[in-house]
Amino acid sequence: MLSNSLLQRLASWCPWLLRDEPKQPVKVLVTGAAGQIGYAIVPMIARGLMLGPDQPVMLHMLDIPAMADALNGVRMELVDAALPLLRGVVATSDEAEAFRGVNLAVLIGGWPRKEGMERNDLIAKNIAIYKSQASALQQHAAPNCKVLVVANPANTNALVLKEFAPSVPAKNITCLTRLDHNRALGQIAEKLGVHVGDVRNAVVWGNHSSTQFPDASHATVRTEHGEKPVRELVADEKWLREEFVSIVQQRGAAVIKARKQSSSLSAASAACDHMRDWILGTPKGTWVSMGVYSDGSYGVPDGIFYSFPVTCEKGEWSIVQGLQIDDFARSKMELSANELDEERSMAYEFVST
Ligand SMILES: NC(=O)c1ccc[n+]([C@@H]2O[C@H](COP(=O)([O-])OP(=O)(O)OC[C@H]3O[C@@H](n4cnc5c(N)ncnc54)[C@H](O)[C@@H]3O)[C@@H](O)[C@H]2O)c1
Ligand SMILES: O=C(O)C[C@H](O)C(=O)O
Repeated sequence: MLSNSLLQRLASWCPWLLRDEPKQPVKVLVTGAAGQIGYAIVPMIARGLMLGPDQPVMLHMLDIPAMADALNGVRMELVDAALPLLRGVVATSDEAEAFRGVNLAVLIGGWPRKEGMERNDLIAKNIAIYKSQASALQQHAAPNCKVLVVANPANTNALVLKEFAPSVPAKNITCLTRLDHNRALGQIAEKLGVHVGDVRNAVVWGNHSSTQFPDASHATVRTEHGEKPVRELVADEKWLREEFVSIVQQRGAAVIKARKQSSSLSAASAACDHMRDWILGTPKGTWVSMGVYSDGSYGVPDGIFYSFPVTCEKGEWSIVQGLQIDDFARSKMELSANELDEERSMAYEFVST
C-alpha cells in the first residue's frame, strides 16, 4: 500500500497517473439541428454546459433532407471550433441513424410560430413529426434514453411521442417549460433589482402557452438577512397576479415581435439547464419547472404533460409536493389543464387521419 504522502507526491509529479478512468462519451441527439435553436445549442452541449466540463459527448444532429447542406455547415463549424469534449459528430437526415444508441435526445425539429400565431396553431404542422420520431426513439435509442421536447406545442408533442413510443417509460419523456421558469426568475430579479442567481423557486404551472400560470407565491430571494419571500419583498399583490403573469405568458410573443423570429439563445440555454438539472440534480432546496406526464398531483388530471415544480436526483425527477394552492392559483392551473385537454383532442384527430 502506498502511504498518503507518497500518493500526494506522485499526484503532483504525474497527475495523469492517479486520474479517474476517463468518462465514456454520452451520445446526445439534437433534432432540427440546422435551425436557430439547434445552431445555438450544439456548441453549448459540446462545451460542457449541459453535462458538465468533464463529460465528453458525441453529437448526433438530425434535420430534414432540404437542410442537409446547412447541417453539414454546422458540422464543419463544430470541427473548426476544436472543442476538446466533442468526440464525434453524426449529421444526418435519416431518423434511424440519428436516434441510434443515443442516451439523451433534445427534440427541437419542427416549425416555429410567426407573429400573431398561438403555439397550438402549430399542431397540424408539427404533431406528425413526433408520431414518426416516436418509432425511431423506441427502435433505435439506448435503453433509458431521456428525452426533452422543445418544439411547439411542446407539451402536446411530448404526449404524442409518449403515445407512439409505448415501450419508453413516461418518466423519460419531458417537455421544456424551463424557459418560462427562467423568464419568471428574470422578471422578479428586474422588479426587485436583485441578481437573478439569488432568486429561486418560482413555479410555472401548465402548458407552454399563453395559459401557463407563472406563480411567484413560493419564490424566495437570498439576501444578507437570509432567504426572504418574493411576495413580501415585492409587496404588490396586483403586480404579482397581473403584470408579472402576463409578461411571462406573453414573453415568447414579445420576442417574436422584436426579433421577427422566435427566441433561440434563451431557449437553447433553458434546454441545457433542463437537461443538466435532470441528469446532475437540482441544487439543495431549489426546485425548477419541467413539463412531465401528470400523475394527478395538485389535482391536475392525468393523461397530459403539465409543467410542475420538480426536484431531480440521480437522474430522476419528482414533483414537489405540499405547496399551498389558493383559489386564484387553482383557477389559473385549471385553465391551462383544460387547454391541454383540448390540444390532446386536436392532436389525436390529426394523428388518426
Ligand atoms: N418550448 C420552448 O420553450 C420553445 C422555445 C423556443 C422555440 N420553441 C420551438 O422550437 C422549435 C424550433 O424553433 P427554431 O427557432 O429552432 O426553428 P427553426 O425553423 O429555426 O428550426 C427548426 C428546424 O427543424 C427542422 N425540422 C423540421 N422538420 C423536421 C424533422 N421532421 N426532423 C428534424 N428536423 C426537422 C427544420 O428544417 C429547421 O432546421 C419551434 O417549434 C419553436 O416554436 C420552443
Ligand atoms: O413563443 C414561441 O412561439 C417560441 C417559444 O415557445 C418561446 O416561448 O419563446
